[in-house]
Formats: sequence, C-alpha cells, structure tokens
Amino acid sequence: MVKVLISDKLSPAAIEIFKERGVEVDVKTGLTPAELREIIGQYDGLAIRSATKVTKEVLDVATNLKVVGRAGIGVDNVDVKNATSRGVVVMNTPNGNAITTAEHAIAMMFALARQLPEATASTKAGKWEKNRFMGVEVTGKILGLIGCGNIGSIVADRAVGLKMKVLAYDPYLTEARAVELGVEKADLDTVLAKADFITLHTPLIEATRNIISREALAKTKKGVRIINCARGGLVDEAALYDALKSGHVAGAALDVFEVEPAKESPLFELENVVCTPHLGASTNEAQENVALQVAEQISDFLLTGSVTNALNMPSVTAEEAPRLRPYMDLCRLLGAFAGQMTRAQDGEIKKVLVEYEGAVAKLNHRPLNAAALAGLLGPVMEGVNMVNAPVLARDHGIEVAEASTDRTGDYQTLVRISVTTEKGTRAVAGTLIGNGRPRLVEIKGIKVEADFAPHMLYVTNKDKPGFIGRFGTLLAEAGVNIATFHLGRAAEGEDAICLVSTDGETPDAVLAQVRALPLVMQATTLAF
Ligand SMILES: NC(=O)C1=CN([C@@H]2O[C@H](COP(=O)(O)OP(=O)(O)OC[C@H]3O[C@@H](n4cnc5c(N)ncnc54)[C@H](O)[C@@H]3O)[C@@H](O)[C@H]2O)C=CC1
Ligand SMILES: O=C(O)C(=O)COP(=O)(O)O
Repeated sequence: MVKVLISDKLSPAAIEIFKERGVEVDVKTGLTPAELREIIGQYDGLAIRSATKVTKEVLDVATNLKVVGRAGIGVDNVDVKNATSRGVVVMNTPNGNAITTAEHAIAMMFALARQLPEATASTKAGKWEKNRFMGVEVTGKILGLIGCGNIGSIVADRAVGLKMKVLAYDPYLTEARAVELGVEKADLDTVLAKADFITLHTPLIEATRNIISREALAKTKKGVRIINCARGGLVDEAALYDALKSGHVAGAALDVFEVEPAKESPLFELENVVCTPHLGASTNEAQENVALQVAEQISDFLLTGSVTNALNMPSVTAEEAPRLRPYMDLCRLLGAFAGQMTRAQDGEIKKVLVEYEGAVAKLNHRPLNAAALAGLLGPVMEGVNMVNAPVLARDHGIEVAEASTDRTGDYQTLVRISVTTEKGTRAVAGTLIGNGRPRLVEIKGIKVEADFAPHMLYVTNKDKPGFIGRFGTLLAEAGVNIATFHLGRAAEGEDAICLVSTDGETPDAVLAQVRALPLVMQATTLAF
C-alpha cells in the first residue's frame, strides 16, 4: 500500500480522498526539519502547503519519495531542481486558490483606501474619530498590475468591475489577452509612474526579486498605495519603509514578507501599513479546493501513473494514462535495450531519435520520450526515471529528437529508438501485441520478433551453417536453459542476430565462451 504524509494544515477533505483511494495517510504538522528528515523515508508521497520546507537535506533521506504535492500555487519552499534530479515529481494546484487570493488583494486595496484596520482599532477603543479617517475612492483610479497570470487576471477582472483603469506589466502578456481582459499592456516604468494602486502577482524568481526596489519606488506617483499578496522578496521592505515614512507612498498592504513567519518588522510600527499573516489562500472554499485537488493528483500519480500539474514532468491525463502505460513500458524497454547495447559496445551517447509510426503517432509523445530516455540512461546512470531523464540527457549534451507518421508498415503501431554514438547509430523497434504486451520486432534494421524477458542473450553472427548447433550445445553444457529462441538476418549469408531468453543469468564465463564461437561477432547479456 502506498503511503503519504500530510505535513501542513490541509482540509480534512484530503484525508478522505486518500482513504477512499486506498492510500495510507499520516497527518503530522508542525514537524521540525530534523523530525521530518527522520520519518520522510517511509513515504511515497508528501502533501504540503507553504510551511514545510522540502530542502535538499530532506530529499537526501526521502528514499521512497515519488511525489511532492503542493496544496496551493507557490513552490518556493520546495527545492524543485534537486527533486527533479532525484526523480521526484513536484506538483501544485494552480487554480484552486486563485480567486480567493485575488479577492484578498482587492480586500487589501479597500482596506488601504479606507484605512479599515486603523478605523476599526480607533472605534473599538471608543474614540469615534470621524474626522481622522479620510479615504479615497477607487472608481476611476489606475490600478497597476505587475504580473497578469491566473491571479493577476482575476484581480484585473474585479478591478474593471469596480470601474478602475488597469495597466498591466507582464512580459508574457499578449496584446490579444490584454484586450480580452480589458486591461492596457504597459512597461514597468509606465505602471510605476501612472498607478494610484500597485498590486503584485508574479512568482518570486530572479527577474522579479525586489521588483519594487528603492529605484522603482522613486519612479512611483506620490500618494501611491502598494499591495503585495504574492511573495515577500518582491518588495524591498527597507525601501518601502522609508517611502512610507516620508509620505511618498500613502499606504502598503502586505500579506507576504521577506522572512516568514514575520513576527517583527519596522513596517509594523507604521499606521499606513495593513498586514495579514500570509492569508491570501485562506478561505474555506480555496482550502477545500486545493486539498481535494492535491489528494487526487497525488493518489492518481501513485496509483495510476497519471500526472497533473507537475512542474517537472509532462502531464499524463487520467484518460491518457491507461492508453499510454503500455507504450511507456514499450519505450522504456526499447530504451533499456539500446542503453545496454550502448554500454556494452559504444560509449558516449550523442543523439537519440524516437520515431512513432501508426496508431502511436496520435498519442502524447512527451511522456513516451521521457520513458524512452529513462530506459536508455538507466543502464548508464544511477537513479534515472521519467522525471529526471530529460534533464540528465540535456545535462550530458545528448540531443533528443522525435519524428512521427500516421503511415504504417508491417505493424499498425510501432516505436523505434535510434541511438547515435561516435561509433555509429543503432536502432531497435517494437510494437504492442495482444492486450498491450510490448514486443521487440526489429534490431539494427533486421526483423526479429521476441518478448522482453528478465534474462536475455543477444548475439550477432555471420549467417553461415554451424553457429546455432554449437551455440545451443554450449548453453546446454553450461546448464543455461533456453526459454525462447529467435533468429533474424539481413539477407542470406550476411549479418544475423540471435536473441534468446534464458531461465537464469548467463554467467560471464559462458558469455566469454559464446563470444569465442566461430562466426560470432558480438554477444551481450541483457536484463529487463
Ligand atoms: N498570498 C498567498 O497566500 C498566495 C500567493 N500566491 C502567489 O501569487 C503569485 C501569482 O500566482 P499566479 O497568478 O497563480 O501565478 P501565474 O504563474 O499564473 O502568474 C504569474 C505571472 O507573472 C508573470 N511574470 C513572470 N515574470 C515576470 C516579470 N519579470 N515581470 C512581470 N510579470 C512576470 C508571468 O508571465 C505570469 O503571467 C505567486 O507568487 C504565488 O505564489 C498564490 C496563491 C496564494
Ligand atoms: O498557494 C500559494 O502560493 C500560497 O502562498 C498559499 O500559501 P498557504 O498554502 O496558505 O501556506
């Protein structure tokens, strides 16, 4: 039974889903990093929000971990690069809390415009300071949006509804999308110079770190109000403090901070600062959504292999998974065949071409390419799987190409993997037969039909009388029982191949004797 740990506060809906799906689940929140490291080795999956830090040190000891599911959007608390190189899938739930977070940004805008927290505190203190709190209308004002993705777009929609004019800075926003959203696309300096309110909705990446810097603040309109419900680190907090103190910035509303939990900050001393403890996603609706989604995504991945919203692996939908699975097996096996041959004979891989012919041409090839690479690199590198194989291939300078055609030859569906090394190119092809059983059908252009078996012996020889008898006798005398025996040849008297499956491993000494037989050009043991 697969086992999942929930290490942050998630709606109980997640536990229900895991149980319904037959996944064993433990809930342990508030673990210290040391406590997490101690137990993580037991789990196949980890479900988190933003509190758990999935660091390299945690991944180092997460020996069974296959998937980290973030019930939410930002994965800056996960070392995704390290997870990828270890073959751990990282997924998030990109839409589940977007509306809620956009609503929080709008709420923050109103809180600033009408000084709601201060007015509340004053009224509750019995002061009735009606003349102290003079607000501003948002109608007709300019909202500067930095980042116009899922959340930014919803904020824009709500702001347009509030009769605001929205200027959006997002290098990836197309003109067509801007028109559709009713916003005006602008460069950052224009947004800074014109906006009455600025709201941030980008991820925290190198390009956006300190995007509201001291210099950027100097370019803003006097009296601007700034809202950050995205990530601490987008705003230079010290510079913001100075700009608020001087009165250049009229107010700031912060849900997120450079250091969280933010228990102290000079900003907290300022009247014109509104703050919440990273509450952007905290509504019943959003938490229910993200908990359900993450539990479904993790269960689906662990139980069926379907991949949704992964940041480091191509998606495989629940509908595709059953159709792709036999092809993924075929691609992995063909890759493993080519990989073992390459290791035995050729050395460094330069290029891999995966060709899809017939029925398979219509399927989603990205996961199939990843499976082929995982099979190929498995025999030559440690700990390879579909998550890290494409990255490892790229890091090792291996060019990966694919080609597909609807046309069919002898088989109505066929996958061929060609591997090029400095010594030349070797191709192996296979098909699916019966109820999706992978079958090898071609090696180096020579037709040979065989199932993949745990122990195989692959021999290339000259097609002359005398080889088969001697080969069979040698194996028999060595006590190696032949389970299946398959032959193929380019043409009479030319190169021939012999592929046998054996009931156990062929010892190295016997393999050496096979290599020494007359007419044999090469012999390799293969394991699948
Ligand atoms: N406060 C909270 O509780 C929550 C915060 N968030 C945070 O909100 C942020 C936005 O989330 P989504 O809208 O879902 O992400 P998204 O990926 O849908 O949108 C981000 C947008 O930022 C844009 N962008 C990237 N680089 C940029 C740059 N250099 N300058 C301007 N724009 C740039 C992208 O093109 C994209 O359109 C994330 O940081 C996320 O972690 C999300 C949910 C809850
Ligand atoms: O989804 C996100 O990116 C968030 O920041 C929400 O964080 P949380 O799940 O509330 O800790």
